[in-house]
Amino acid sequence: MSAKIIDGKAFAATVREKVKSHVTRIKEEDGITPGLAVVLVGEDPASQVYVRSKGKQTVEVGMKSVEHKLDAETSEADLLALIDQLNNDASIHGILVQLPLPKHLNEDLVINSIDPAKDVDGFHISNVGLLGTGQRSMVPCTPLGCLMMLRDYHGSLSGLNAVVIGRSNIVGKPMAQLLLGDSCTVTIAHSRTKDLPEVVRRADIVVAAVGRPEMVPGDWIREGATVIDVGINRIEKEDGKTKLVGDVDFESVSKVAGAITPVPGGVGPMTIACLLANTLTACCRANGLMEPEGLTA
Ligand SMILES: Nc1nc(=O)c2c([nH]1)NC[C@@H]1CN(c3ccc(C(=O)N[C@@H](CCC(=O)O)C(=O)O)cc3)C=[N+]21
Repeated sequence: MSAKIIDGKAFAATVREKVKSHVTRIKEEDGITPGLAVVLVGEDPASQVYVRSKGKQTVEVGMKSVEHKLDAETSEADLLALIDQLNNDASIHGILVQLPLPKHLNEDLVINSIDPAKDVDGFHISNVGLLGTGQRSMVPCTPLGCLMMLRDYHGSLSGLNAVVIGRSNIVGKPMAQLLLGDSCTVTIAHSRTKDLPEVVRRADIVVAAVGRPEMVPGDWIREGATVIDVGINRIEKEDGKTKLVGDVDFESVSKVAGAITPVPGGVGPMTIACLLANTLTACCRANGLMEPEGLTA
């Protein structure tokens, strides 16, 4: 058997189209343009590429895009002052502070200083608590993108066994909450999990989010399972060039899985599309407008 490839790149394009048509409408009917501010501290080249493509896609869907690039030595006070300014700027509906931050900055403190209503990453403790209790919140972009693909492929997720490998605040934990919200039986596995292969073999849905290149082999996967690969790892090939691989060994896993997301072209593009969706959602909520359908959890 050969797995169906879930085309995240194509799916992300449909999400962006939905966002764009909704943005066009609220600009016309309500005279409001959603605005996203991205804050980047330091010069990490990979982050810069990522920030640039976010800015480009933000403009393509008709939203306002603002980038703040601060140097690596920026003080916590200066960063907090910028966030305060963005919190109070009515033309900005979403604020994203690119992580990781340089070590001298307290990440939790910085994230929790963002207005929760503008926290399009969904990392603020208020949003984490709202999601955990099933209340309306901003939902982290990567898990939201994974959920959209899973719902699209399965229809209902109710009663399915889901195993999330990885327990990060950014992906693993919120992913587990979303799957639970859709009535999956959820296991969160991690580096200390006993008999990880056995645990993963029970899964109808596997979400791999550990950040270790190709660590999940095909013989861990139950025949016909759906595999969502969140990993984006740049590795060196034999010829010295680099390539992107996921946390899943695509070659062996795609022989047994029922469906699988590729890397690149799977979860990554969905993450950015969901950032745009979250910015639109935040803008609608801030202005008492109807929220777009199918773009939230
Ligand atoms: N506050 C915060 N929020 C984030 O969401 C966040 C962050 N910080 N820090 C960095 C990571 C990384 N990230 C990616 C999103 C999409 C792709 C993506 O679209 N990747 C393409 C490949 C791009 C390539 O070729 O390099 C793909 O998977 O097809 C990659 C990386 C979001 N992050």
